[in-house]
Amino acid sequence: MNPISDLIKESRKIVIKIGSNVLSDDNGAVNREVLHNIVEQVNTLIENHKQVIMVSSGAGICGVGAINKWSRRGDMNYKQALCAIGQVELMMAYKEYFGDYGIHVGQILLTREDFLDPHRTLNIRNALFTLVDEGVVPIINENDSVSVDEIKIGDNDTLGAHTANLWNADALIVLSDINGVYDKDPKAETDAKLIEEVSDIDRLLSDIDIGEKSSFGTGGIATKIEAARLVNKYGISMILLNGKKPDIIKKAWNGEETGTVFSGR
Ligand SMILES: Nc1ncnc2c1ncn2[C@@H]1O[C@H](COP(=O)(O)OP(=O)(O)O)[C@@H](O)[C@H]1O
Ligand SMILES: N[C@@H](CCC(=O)OP(=O)(O)O)C(=O)O
Repeated sequence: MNPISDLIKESRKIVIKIGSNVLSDDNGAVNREVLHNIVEQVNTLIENHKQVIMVSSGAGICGVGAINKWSRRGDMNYKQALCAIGQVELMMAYKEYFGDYGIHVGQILLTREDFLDPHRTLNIRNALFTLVDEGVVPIINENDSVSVDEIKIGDNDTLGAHTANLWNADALIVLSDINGVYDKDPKAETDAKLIEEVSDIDRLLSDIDIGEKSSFGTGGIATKIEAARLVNKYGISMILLNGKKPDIIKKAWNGEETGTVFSGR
């Protein structure tokens, strides 16, 4: 028995959230090799009669890579401007690679307020269901140019969880630059051990040490664990995998690679 492989096999509706570090290279540009490989895997999922919604980070860092300036300007207005630029870079890459498989993509940008308002929530659901029913892959990000401070979701792990709950997904797959949750930060401690299955999140939090987030990441491992809590509450399981490893979803599906699964059942 392999819980990650079994979960992917059984899941028809899958939300895939991709972190900034996965999607960008060291210079902040779109990591085309990685993105191309992820799109190819999503196409394989679709060919196997699964439906996929993507939640993609990376607008901010890809904005830095695109114009090669302002990267040190921490002011919110500059961050917003970089996200506006980088979002276009990302969507162009998604459109190109999905286009190779004859698949259209649709961009949806959301804020926290959208999930608090029942009318907006219904509108999001209707748009998402229609896109998926028509064979289009929705690509969601936070609407970074309008969502500052009080209306900010803050991190795309939470956005991925809200999306999975709203769509009533069977699984949320989070692709980060790490193999899964460890008992301590694996980038700082060489003897850190991977935790493959989590059924009690409070116990996990009392057992592990949480270190720094990665250079371009927003929430770190803590927001991934909280995203798991959010979806588990609705009976949805979450899988954390290393999105930088080629064919990671296909390999996890075949039982050749592992990660951390937070069981929602
Ligand atoms: N106990 C831990 N287990 C796994 N990762 C951890 C842990 N503590 C800290 N981290 C760090 O969290 C980072 C992932 O979060 P983040 O930088 O926000 O990534 P992303 O851009 O994919 O959202 C990893 O690169 C890792 O170094
Ligand atoms: N909306 C932001 C992403 C914020 C975010 O949560 O990033 P990450 O921690 O890498 O998932 C952007 O596209 O840059």
